[in-house]
Formats: sequence, structure tokens, C-alpha cells
Amino acid sequence: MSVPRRTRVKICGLTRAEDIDAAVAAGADALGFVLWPGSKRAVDLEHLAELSARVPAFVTRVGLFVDQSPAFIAACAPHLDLLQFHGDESPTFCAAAPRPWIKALRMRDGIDLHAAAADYAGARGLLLDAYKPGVPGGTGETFDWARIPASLAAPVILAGGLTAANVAEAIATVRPLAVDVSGGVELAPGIKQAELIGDFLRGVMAADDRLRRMAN
Ligand SMILES: O=C(O)c1ccccc1NCC(=O)[C@H](O)[C@H](O)COP(=O)(O)O
Repeated sequence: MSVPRRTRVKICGLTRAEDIDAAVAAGADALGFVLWPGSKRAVDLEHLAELSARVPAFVTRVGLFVDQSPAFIAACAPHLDLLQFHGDESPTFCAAAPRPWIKALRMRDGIDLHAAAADYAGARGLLLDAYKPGVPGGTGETFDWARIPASLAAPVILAGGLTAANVAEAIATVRPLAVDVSGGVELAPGIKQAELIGDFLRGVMAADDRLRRMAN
């Protein structure tokens, strides 16, 4: 009988060395750095280089962009392992990326996830996030996880308003490849709290353990 895989965890919106250390120590699989200057969690290229150098092997460094130039993305790429396109980037734009990439899709009413999965077939995953008009991401809001079809032909990274309190239900509902959190583990935008990060990772591990017990 197959054993449910471990749910991967991305901690996003990191701006401080101590928060990188806390996320790595808690067992995060990926760390997200927001390169979009309109975010309160944004880092610039120089800061990215400094923070990226602190990330150990086997932890994925994710750079997050919103409709930014290929030249800027190329300048950031040496410090990143994975690109997250969080704007209206076309499949052609994404396919030209200098690194493996994931596409963020904001769950606005009427979105056709099957069509999007076909359009962005080159993505290493689809990050499904809450939709809030005028706010590209980091909303701190959830969406109806039941809207995600189990048959979606793409690895799902679930995002949007996740916390230690709701992540188990999110995993049981969606059974995503990974979960992504930003606001749910911070005291203020870009300022993470180690205890909240630990609580979140423990919530993910408890959810996975429960699914394993159910499978046996
Ligand atoms: O985090 C931001 O400030 C942000 C700004 C603009 C585009 C995307 C942004 N974050 C993308 C992420 O991957 C977040 O982790 C995701 O939206 C979930 O955020 P939250 O609801 O706060 O957990």
C-alpha cells in the first residue's frame, strides 16, 4: 500500500538572516525571497545575494517575481534555484526562464485550472493562491480549497492564509505537493517568528502522520 508522501514546506517573504536560520532549523524545504519592489517583504538584488549565500544545500531558494524584466530575473538567477512567477507572465515568457520555475495562479472566480495547467505545462508546479483585487500575493487570506480538482494535471503548491491552525485541514483537503506560508509565520511583514515557523512545520508533520495512519 502506498504511503502518502511528505508534504513539502515553503516559507516565503524572508528578509533576515535569523529567519533563514530558523526556517532551515525547523525543516523548511524551500525559502522564498520576494523580488517585487511593491511588497513590504521585498529584497533587492544585493540583499538577495547576501541572504541566498546563507541557505545550505538541499534547501531550495525561490525567487518571487511579478511581471518583471528578463534582465532583472537573469541578474537574480545565479542566487536562486527556482523562480516563482506571480504576475501575468505568459507561458512563453516563463518558458524562457533561466531557471526551473513555478507559476502562481490567483484563485479568482471562474479560473480554469485545467486550462492553466495545460498552458503552463513547463512549470514544476502550480502555486494556487488567494485572489484579492489589486494585491498580487501575500494576502493572508484563504480560498475554498475544495475548488482545487483532485485530477489537476500539475503538482500543487497550496498558498494563501495558511497557519499552524489550518494547515492540517488544508493538507487533508488538497493533499498538495507542498504548502506555502508567509503572513502566518510572521510578526510583521518580512519579520518572521521562529516559534510560529516551528508551529507551522509541526502542524504539517502532524497532518502527514495522520494521513499515514489512515493509509495503514
Ligand atoms: O508575500 C508578498 O508580499 C507577495 C507580494 C507580491 C506577490 C507575491 C507575494 N507573496 C507570494 C507568496 O508566495 C506568498 O507566500 C503567498 O502569497 C502566501 O502569502 P500568505 O497568504 O501571507 O501566507
